[in-house]
Amino acid sequence: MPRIILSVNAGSSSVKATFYKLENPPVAVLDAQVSGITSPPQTLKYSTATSKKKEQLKESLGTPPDAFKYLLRRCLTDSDLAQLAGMDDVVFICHRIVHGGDYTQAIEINDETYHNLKKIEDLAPLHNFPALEIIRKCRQELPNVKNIAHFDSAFHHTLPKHVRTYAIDQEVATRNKLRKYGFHGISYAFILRSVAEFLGKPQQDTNLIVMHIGSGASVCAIKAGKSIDTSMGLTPLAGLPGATRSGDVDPSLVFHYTSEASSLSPASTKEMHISTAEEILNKKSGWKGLTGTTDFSQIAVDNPPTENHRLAFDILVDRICGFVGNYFVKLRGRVDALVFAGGIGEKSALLRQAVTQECSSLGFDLDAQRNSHGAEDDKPVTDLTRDYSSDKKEAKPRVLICQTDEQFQMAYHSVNHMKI
Ligand SMILES: Nc1ncnc2c1ncn2[C@@H]1O[C@H](COP(=O)(O)OP(=O)(O)O)[C@@H](O)[C@H]1O
Ligand SMILES: CC(=O)OP(=O)(O)O
Ligand SMILES: [Mg+2]
Repeated sequence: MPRIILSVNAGSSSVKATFYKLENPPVAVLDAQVSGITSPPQTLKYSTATSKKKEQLKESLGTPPDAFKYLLRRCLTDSDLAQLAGMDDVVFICHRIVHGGDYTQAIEINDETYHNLKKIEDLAPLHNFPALEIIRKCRQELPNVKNIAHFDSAFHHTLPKHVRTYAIDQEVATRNKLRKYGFHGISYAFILRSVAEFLGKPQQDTNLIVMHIGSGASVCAIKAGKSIDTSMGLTPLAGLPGATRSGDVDPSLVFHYTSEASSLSPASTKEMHISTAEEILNKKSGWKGLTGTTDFSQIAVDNPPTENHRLAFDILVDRICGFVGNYFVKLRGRVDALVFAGGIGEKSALLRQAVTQECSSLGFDLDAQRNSHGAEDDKPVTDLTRDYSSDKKEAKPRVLICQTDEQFQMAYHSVNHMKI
């Protein structure tokens, strides 16, 4: 039996688990995901080299740890996987942890590192709490398997000081670790590697503006292969609106929204402390607050069902373009490519078209046909730039889709950069 890596990605609306053969690069043998955790019906997608399944779940999985437990049970009873491997063959498990605090690279989980992560859990209670619960269960039930934590925030450890610092009392900022961290970094690392390879450039010579637009959405400016700015902040709430998140608002809005905003929310437990304001801005805003749905494919349509659906689309395009303009200036106009990624960025031709059109004064130029065709199967990068085959293509920044893969990036990083 081969040795196996399991990669777990607990996102805000989905849990994705992929089993890889421990090779370099790792080879996927089974991929399973539960999506719609925030907005039933929940669906299970399931693929191996020989089969693909998609089904609506009858039972409702309330939290990411429930979804993980369910996925594991389904995977281990899968006949395709059973032929390939069993849980005994799993050598280590990679976990996506959104907030890594001051950690600048992936770490192995032991009592000490687990405890350190628990201490900063309140900085991202909605993301880190379920991910750490999954780690706790894995350590308890699979004591012989190594757990490796990969951090979304680690990619952004290169943010310059003036970018990562908030204009507040620095004594309080330092004591409470209040600064911009940035997230979606595992995805940005995958995208940087894939796009640099596609462009035939070393990563350290590559400048990109990348949009990871999924249930949580962010933009990142990459200069010479390093993150120099990103739209999320202390927590994944800052920047762009998302499925249930407001994105940037005037911080004073919290004091005017409801009189209970600063008290602990009823969802708060002994382990997870969140205020009503955090809950409203993280879980009841964004597309859900505007339209009632968290499914952007119902919003990004030619004829939206309501004015608020149209408004939600226009708001997202407006906020994305604000960051693209900002980062274009920070990169001094030297941008190799504008990259769309994440569930929405990869699948919505309408969003790509609207953003590129609004930003056309910066030289981004989309081929309408390529755009409506979308991402090419089995290729991480698809070029959507107009005049793709003309001599002028070198002069223009490319417009690309990158089918990002956080589970693969974690497995790849572990195999190449960690002693395992
Ligand atoms: N064809 C589509 N057009 C627009 N949005 C889509 C489409 N297909 C999926 N989406 C949206 O992608 C989002 C999920 O993206 P994903 O990156 O997988 O999320 P996450 O990892 O944050 O759970 C959902 O809001 C979903 O509605
Ligand atoms: C950081 C973040 O928002 O992650 P996700 O989009 O998976 O919720
Ligand atoms: Mg995600």
